[in-house]
Amino acid sequence: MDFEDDEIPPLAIEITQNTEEIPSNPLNISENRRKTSNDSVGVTIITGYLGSGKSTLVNHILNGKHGKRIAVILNEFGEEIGVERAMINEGDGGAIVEEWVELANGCVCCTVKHSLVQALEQLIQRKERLDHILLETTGLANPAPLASILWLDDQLESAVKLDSIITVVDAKNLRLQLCQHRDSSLFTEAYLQIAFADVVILNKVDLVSQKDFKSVSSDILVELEKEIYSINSLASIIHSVRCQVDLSKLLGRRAYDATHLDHLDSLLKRSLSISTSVIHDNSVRTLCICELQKVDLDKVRLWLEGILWENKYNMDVYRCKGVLDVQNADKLHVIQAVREIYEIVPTRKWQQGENRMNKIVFIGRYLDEEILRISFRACTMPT
Ligand SMILES: Nc1nc2c(ncn2[C@@H]2O[C@H](COP(=O)(O)OP(=O)(O)OP(=O)(O)O)[C@@H](O)[C@H]2O)c(=O)[nH]1
Repeated sequence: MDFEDDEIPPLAIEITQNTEEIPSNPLNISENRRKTSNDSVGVTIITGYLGSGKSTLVNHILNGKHGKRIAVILNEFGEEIGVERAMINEGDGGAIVEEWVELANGCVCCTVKHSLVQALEQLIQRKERLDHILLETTGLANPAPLASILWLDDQLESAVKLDSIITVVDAKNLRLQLCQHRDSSLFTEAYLQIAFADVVILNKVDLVSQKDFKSVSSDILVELEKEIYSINSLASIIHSVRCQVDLSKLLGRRAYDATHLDHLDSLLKRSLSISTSVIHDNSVRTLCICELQKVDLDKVRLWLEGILWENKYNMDVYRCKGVLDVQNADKLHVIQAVREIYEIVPTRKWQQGENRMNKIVFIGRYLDEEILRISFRACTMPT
């Protein structure tokens, strides 16, 4: 499906559901399309509860003066097809909307995985004309499966690369949304969306501040920030009205790029300062473990696979990030996991005088700090 520059792009490409097996490496399209990780197209997942401001954010990005060519993939429920499309304005002179793809039949989960992969492939075929892809989910979507589809190992030389997950939250209604199922075994999507976020846009602050939000440090906003950090202390929080956020804070964050460490270091520092006093707790939270002794990489892999794949300690780990000091390695290793998918990669060399240690942050439910600490210690080398 191709068209000339002077033709009007199609309004939407509807992708029919297909039950075919998805190839194990679905985004590795033909050989001559293979890209190194550096020139893959970044994909930003935009998630957020119903009405929080996702479309407002997409409009803001498309209308920004960045000169980037941006494609948007919308994920909508069947009856809504076209509604969302109508609410998004293509940027004039800024972003160029190359293609619209609406994923029919429900939220992003395994049932639409194939459609998503197809949509991405179509976009990537036109890679020479594309700088970035925005993927707006429905308000009820859990972003984890999407992140898993997009976040592929560097070695796969994927044509697309997960750049970051941005979650838009409604400052006025967040409390209510989080409270809905706080005490039940059900967890709202609002929790999951925050738990998986790299960036949380705390939007609609005009509705909770009495005066100009820039000059007033509202107690409510401070409380909301605490609430968000208590779920995910790795996220960067940005306040906004109508999602008017500097685009440099949104695109090209490379949150999953193992070589992009500055960000991770500061996040780890912050998470260390978060209280982890509650041991057995079913709320979504962040905790961090530290270990000074070098670790055996094979043991760490087995340990992590036990937690993520075999549910060995009955913990629900959504997200995991950290640095490792590996035995017989002069490079710092970075560990990242989204649900059951994980990678451990060597990055830069440890610097002279640097405080070498292992630090791993977990975000999830039923996290038990002691078990994690003790079981991780078993991965260290005997002294
Ligand atoms: N007061 C105020 N209204 C806002 C702000 N941001 C967005 N809105 C309004 O909130 C409503 C919902 O915004 P959308 O961008 O459509 O939200 P959405 O998350 O895409 O909504 P769904 O697709 O229904 O999940 C619209 O009427 C926006 O104009 C804000 O910062 N302040």
